[in-house]
Amino acid sequence: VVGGSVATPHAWPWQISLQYLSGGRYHHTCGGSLIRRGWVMTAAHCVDSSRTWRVVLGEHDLNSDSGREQIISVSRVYIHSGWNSASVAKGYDIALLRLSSEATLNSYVQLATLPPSGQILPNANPCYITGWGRTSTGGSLSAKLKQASLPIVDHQTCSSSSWWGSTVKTTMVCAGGYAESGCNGDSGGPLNCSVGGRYVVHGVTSFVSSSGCNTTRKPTVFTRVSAYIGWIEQVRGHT
Ligand SMILES: CC(C)[C@H](NC(=O)C(F)(F)F)C(=O)N[C@@H](C)C(=O)Nc1ccc(C(F)(F)F)cc1
Repeated sequence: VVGGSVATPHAWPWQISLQYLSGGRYHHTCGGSLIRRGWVMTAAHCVDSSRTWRVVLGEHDLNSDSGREQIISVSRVYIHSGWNSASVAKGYDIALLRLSSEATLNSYVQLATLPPSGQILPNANPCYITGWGRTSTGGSLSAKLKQASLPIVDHQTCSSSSWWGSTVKTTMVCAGGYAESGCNGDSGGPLNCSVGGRYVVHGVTSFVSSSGCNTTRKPTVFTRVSAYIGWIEQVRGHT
């Protein structure tokens, strides 16, 4: 997250850290959202390599153990069949992770609220991105969870020629576009939008400009969760 601030610990209790095993240690690589006690939603691009994954819930500072963390391994990865790792512009950048055991819900670990199928938020709707991603283009990851205010940029604006053009599809949602943005390492995490006085996870962090995370008129682009409610139910239901 470029800009914004360190979040109040556990203010976003559905946020998870997705980590992979390398050299005998686990490394944060992406964010995600707990959507059922045994299910996490993340980005397909986070998990399209075969690694040993684990999910850390109730996390705030990646470098310290508060005793509130729940560490659970991933038993199966479900990547949307439409995902094409050769081009994030095609969309379908969404995956579900089946956890090997169910999370315990408490004040540090809670389920995300998902939007109704098809819901489109208006331009400038207030939203926050959260994550442990780089704090500047090419910079280092944040040890503590950060948040930044990224208002919705409607599709008409976001897909205009001086913005993202046709790279952005209607199955995506744009937010931000000025000083604040997501950045590498925030991938897969939630775009938390205020709807009717509650936070709804309306996006899964997908991509930023390759010219830099907070490039003007290149807002952070998210997978639009309301376009995939049917898929989520189909995956969860069949297993
Ligand atoms: C897509 C992920 C690898 C990576 N995602 C992120 O960093 C995230 F945190 F914003 F999710 C990213 O955007 N990386 C930049 C460096 C990038 O490659 N951006 C990019 C944007 C658009 C396109 C295009 F146009 F082909 F779709 C290709 C790459």
